[in-house]
Amino acid sequence: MSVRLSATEDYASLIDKYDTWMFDCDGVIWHGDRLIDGAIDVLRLLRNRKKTVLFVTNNATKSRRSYRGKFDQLGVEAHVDEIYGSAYAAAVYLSSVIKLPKDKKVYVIGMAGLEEELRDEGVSYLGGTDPADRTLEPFSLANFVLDESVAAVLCGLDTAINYTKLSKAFQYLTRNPGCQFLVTNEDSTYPSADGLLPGAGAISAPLRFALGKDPVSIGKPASTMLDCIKAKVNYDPKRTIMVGDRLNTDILFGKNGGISTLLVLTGITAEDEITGPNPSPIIPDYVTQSIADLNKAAEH
Ligand SMILES: O=C(O)[C@H](O)[C@H](O)COP(=O)(O)O
Ligand SMILES: [Mg+2]
Repeated sequence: MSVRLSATEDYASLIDKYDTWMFDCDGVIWHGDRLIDGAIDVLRLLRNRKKTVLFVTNNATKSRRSYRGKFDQLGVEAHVDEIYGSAYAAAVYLSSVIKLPKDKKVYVIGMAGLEEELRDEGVSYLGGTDPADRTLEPFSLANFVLDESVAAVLCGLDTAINYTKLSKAFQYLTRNPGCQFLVTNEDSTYPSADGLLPGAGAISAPLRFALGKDPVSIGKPASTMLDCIKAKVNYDPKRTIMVGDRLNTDILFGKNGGISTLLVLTGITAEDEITGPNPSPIIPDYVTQSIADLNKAAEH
């Protein structure tokens, strides 16, 4: 059963209880490029209280460095080693978990931030935003030249998705023996500043359907992101809390990782999904309307 936070002392004791605060981004800190009211004050409050603040996002469109730029533009203090995105986790997964051989490549469906993280991890790739991939042209299977060095297809949120990209990925996944099907994350929707849009999970769905098989998903709720954090940050799971807006990614990620969870209602999840007649099996430890509510602790 979740604790529905409301009184000032609820927030004050929550902040006292946890030293490490992991924040999801889309739907928690911001909607697109629009900060959620009060978010900046909460982050300042936590830093003033000497708390560790981390950002853990499934959004693979930006690298950790470009996220740092976004935080800067929005006036939010953030350091690269505090930012963990599914693009970074995917690059680490390829370089350090499956240890992709140096003579092998990844066919990418995704954006510049994902490519930047692959480059930073020394992972060779093709496709993505490369104009040489000529993905604006209709796909011709008769003229398609299969690159036999492609050993994995990696699919992330790609606002320029099209049939040619999907067809190329399909060729690699069906014709290169052992070619791995990886996705940065499987969020069904993306809470933009002006409303819901299809998420990364909707971008890879055509491949899952065509192939009749599920990919390996690297972002939340999988443990890879937490493994990336553990490699750089010492934290006590008993004094760590994940703050998110989506039950099947953020809250499940926290539960899988043995840390506490706070659901906010400014993003994807509506409160009746956990309090209604058919509640989700994924129940957060705490619930509040917005992370801005944590500012009430300052009044205590
Ligand atoms: O990939 C997606 O669908 C979106 O980026 C999604 O919103 C994940 O972002 P997060 O809520 O984890 O920051
Ligand atoms: Mg979110």
